[in-house]
Order: sequence, then C-alpha cells, then structure tokens
Amino acid sequence: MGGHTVAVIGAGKIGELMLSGLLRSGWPVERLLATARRPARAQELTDRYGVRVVDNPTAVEEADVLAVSVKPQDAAALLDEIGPKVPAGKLVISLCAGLPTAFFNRRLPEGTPVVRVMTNTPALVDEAMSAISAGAYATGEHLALAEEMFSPLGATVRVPESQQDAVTALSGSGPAYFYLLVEAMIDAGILLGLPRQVAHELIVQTAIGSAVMLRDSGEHPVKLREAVTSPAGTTISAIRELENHGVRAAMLAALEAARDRARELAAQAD
Ligand SMILES: NC(=O)C1=CN([C@@H]2O[C@H](COP(=O)(O)OP(=O)(O)OC[C@H]3O[C@@H](n4cnc5c(N)ncnc54)[C@H](O)[C@@H]3O)[C@@H](O)[C@H]2O)C=CC1
Ligand SMILES: O=C(O)[C@@H]1CCC=N1
Repeated sequence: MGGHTVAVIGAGKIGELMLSGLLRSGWPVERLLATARRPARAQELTDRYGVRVVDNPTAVEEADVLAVSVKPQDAAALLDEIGPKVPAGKLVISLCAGLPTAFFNRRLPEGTPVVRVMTNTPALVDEAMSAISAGAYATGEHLALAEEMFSPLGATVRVPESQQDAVTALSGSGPAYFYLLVEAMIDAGILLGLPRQVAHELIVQTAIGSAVMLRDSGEHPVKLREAVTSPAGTTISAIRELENHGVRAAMLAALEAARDRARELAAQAD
C-alpha cells in the first residue's frame, strides 16, 4: 500500500473500526496514527492496538492520509483548527455523514484532494459496505488508495457524490434497521412463548442464512420470499399482517427521512 501513513482523526466508533480493520489486513502499526479528544480514549486505543495517539497538528504533519471520523457536527471546529495547516497534496478522506467534499475543500488549502467514504459497522467483521466518491481535486489514484484502505473491511463501490446521502440512508444506517427487525422478531418469539435464548438463536441464524442466500444465490429477493410462501400457509398469513401494518411504506418513509437528515446535517454544519 505504497508506504502511506494514515491518521484517523477523531477515533471514535467508526475511526476505531478503520484502525482495527487496517491492522487485521496487515497494515503496519507504525504507519497508523490516531487522534482523540479525551486522554482516557487515547490510552484505550494505545492499549488495544498499540497505535500512536498524537494531537491533531502532529497527525496533519506526519500522515499522508487524514481520515476524518469526527461527528458531522464537530467537523467545522476540527477544520478551523487543522484546515489551514494541511500541506498541499495530502489526501483527506471524510467518513462524515452528510458533509459534501466541498464542505472540506472550502476549509482546506486550494486543490486538496478529498474523498468521501460512507462505510458501515459490519466493518468489524470485514463485511462492511463502503461507498467511495471523489471530490473536485481527487484523482483516480486517490480513489484507488481509498479503495485499498477500505476493501479489506468488506465490499467497496464507487458512486457519484450526489448519491452519497442516499447511500448513507441505505447502507450507512442500514445495519440499524436489520438489528431493529431482529430485535422485534425475538420479542415476537417471547410473545409466542419461546425462551429468549431460543428465540435469539432461531432469529439470528435465520438472518444469517437469509443474508448468505441473498448474496450467494444471485436470486431476486422476491423469488426467495416466494419460495418460502406456501399457498394458504403460515408465511402468507404473516405477510398479510406486515402489509396491513404498512411495513413496506414505513421502509420507504424511513429511508427518505434518513436521507433528509443527512442533508440537514450538512446545512447545520456550515
Ligand atoms: N456509527 C456509524 O455506523 C457510522 C458513522 N459514520 C460517520 O462517522 C463519523 C463518526 O461517527 P461515530 O464513530 O459513530 O462517532 P463517535 O462520537 O464515536 O466518534 C467521533 C470521535 O471524534 C472525536 N472528536 C471530535 N472532535 C475532535 C477533534 N477536534 N479532535 C479529535 N477528536 C475529535 C470524539 O471525541 C469522538 O471520539 C460521523 O461523522 C458519522 O456520520 C459513518 C458511517 C457509519
Ligand atoms: O446515524 C448516523 O448519523 C451515522 C451515519 C450512518 C450511520 N450512522
């Protein structure tokens, strides 16, 4: 990976996923830096990964790639601090939901390459979905470098930046929707009188089996659902209730709300 040093600026949950993923993929710890606001967090990261935790100006000076993983609400303050000090040519990778690359470019020296990445928490098990977009000054080489960094964490896809808020609503937030569904299905098991442990095991394995089939069979989800749904059987009775309760419409409205919230985050961050 060309000897680059990567600094994870604001190593919270997503920053830590990046650090741990890069280390699992064989990235040398000497070529990683992290920054954190709280000293206790810095200590935790060093204890857990052996990574050197430095202050933001040191990270900017020493690293070739700055992976910004602060909350969108904290990005402007961070860029007020480090923006003018970022030497020309360093690659800035933003992991922030909602914020356009132009938000960064307005606060960085003219011509700074910025790549926007929306990843998700299954990075923890190397099953992330990361969508990558180039900002105005990012070249194919910058995109390739971002891909090299994120592909060990799972799948990667390139999308036009204009699609990133929708991507955030789908795959960025997506794991939360599946967890909510699993939680509700386990509760339904309790309603039907199953012990919680049993309900948990049944639903988690069913989720895994369904996910692997979706990925590996190449079949459309409608076809897979139809194969489960016997005439006058149990499944169609459940599906009638899901349709009666507007689950499909709820999904459309929910993901639209997530997309709109990404836009709001950008408007509020400015
Ligand atoms: N949690 C998720 O599933 C996903 C989150 N994201 C994005 O990743 C970013 C981080 O999210 P989380 O990791 O969930 O938040 P988090 O709150 O766990 O991490 C952010 C970290 O940045 C630190 N920080 C803030 N300002 C700083 C500064 N000036 N200098 C150094 N450190 C600073 C905070 O102390 C915190 O530890 C957000 O922009 C979010 O939109 C993107 C995809 C998925
Ligand atoms: O909820 C959020 O804002 C972040 C972005 C995508 C997933 N989590």
